[in-house]
Amino acid sequence: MTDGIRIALRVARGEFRLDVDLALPARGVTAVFGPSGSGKSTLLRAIAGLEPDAAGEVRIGGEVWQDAAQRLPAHRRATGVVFQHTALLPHLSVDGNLRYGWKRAGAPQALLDGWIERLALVPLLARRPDTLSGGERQRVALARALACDPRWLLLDEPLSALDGERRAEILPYLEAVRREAGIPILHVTHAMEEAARLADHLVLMDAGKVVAAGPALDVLNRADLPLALREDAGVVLEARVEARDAHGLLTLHTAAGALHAHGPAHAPGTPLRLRVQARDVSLALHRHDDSSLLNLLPATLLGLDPLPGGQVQARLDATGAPLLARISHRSVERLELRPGMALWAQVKAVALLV
Ligand SMILES: Nc1ncnc2c1ncn2[C@@H]1O[C@H](COP(=O)(O)OP(=O)(O)OP(=O)(O)O)[C@@H](O)[C@H]1O
Repeated sequence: MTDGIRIALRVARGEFRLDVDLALPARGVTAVFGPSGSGKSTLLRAIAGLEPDAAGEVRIGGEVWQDAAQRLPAHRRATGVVFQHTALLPHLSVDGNLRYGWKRAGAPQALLDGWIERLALVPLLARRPDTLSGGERQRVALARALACDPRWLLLDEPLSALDGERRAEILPYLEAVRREAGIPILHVTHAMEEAARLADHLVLMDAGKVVAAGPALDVLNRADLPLALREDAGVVLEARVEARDAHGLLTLHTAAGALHAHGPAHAPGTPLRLRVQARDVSLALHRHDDSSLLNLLPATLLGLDPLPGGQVQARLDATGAPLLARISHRSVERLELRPGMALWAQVKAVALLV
């Protein structure tokens, strides 16, 4: 394989063992998602050459960064790394910080200028790092990494030090990076919304091992993974904006049928991702047009999984799209639900992700 990425790495640290073997596409965003302590950062650091004891193999395209015969040091691996708290040089301006690494990398001026422009840094160039907000600092860190012409961008929880509002502000910039960097991006996160919004490919980790890997929506929508047991379990659907009314209500086309959600002024035709959480879906035997709910989807019940605490998670097929619904045990008995039944899924809330 010369055009993809291969990572086969082992790290032993006290009780903890990282042991992964992955083949990834050398394009788009691969999100590495998993609970705290599952080894996400250790994996990223081992790829970057920052874990001295990591054994195994790292190849990107035709380049070998590590195998049984050789192990390139961190500075010879063409990675751009952005951490949760990226250290900028305090005595230099934003411009000085950007030029520092860029000069050493010998990258073209146009590359530096392009990222300053795209990440809207022109008004900040003369400022010192200690006068920047957390989000502005991360934008500088992204530009600094990308201006050095990396082969692979590695992001270690780049948003987790930011509050919700700042995170929402920086997400469009990450999307611009994803569209325009032309290099693969590894994005470590423990935030479901981030993985669901940004990932093309998803690696799910637990206790140092890969639990699942594949196209993001396939992994996110699998009902047999620990994700389906989380409080915020749900599905992610591809959608396209069909219309927006005078009150800002969007009509969205999805494989499951038309869904409505409030959202910003997206032009008709805009592709979006939606997240429908299981706790926002209820089930009915008949179509109720007398309800305030706008989102009613025909669905077939595939199975019922008991959850701790007396709840049941229903797995549904909504005309080809997956859907999960969290209902009470009593509702299962009252409606006499069994696999194969035709039902109506009532969707209370739909979150727009893009
Ligand atoms: N510097 C260190 N020294 C000793 N143990 C460490 C060190 N850093 C991490 N660990 C341990 O290694 C394991 C993996 O940690 P790692 O930071 O890779 O997980 P993570 O999935 O990135 O977690 P988080 O989401 O909390 O950042 C954990 O058991 C952690 O306690």
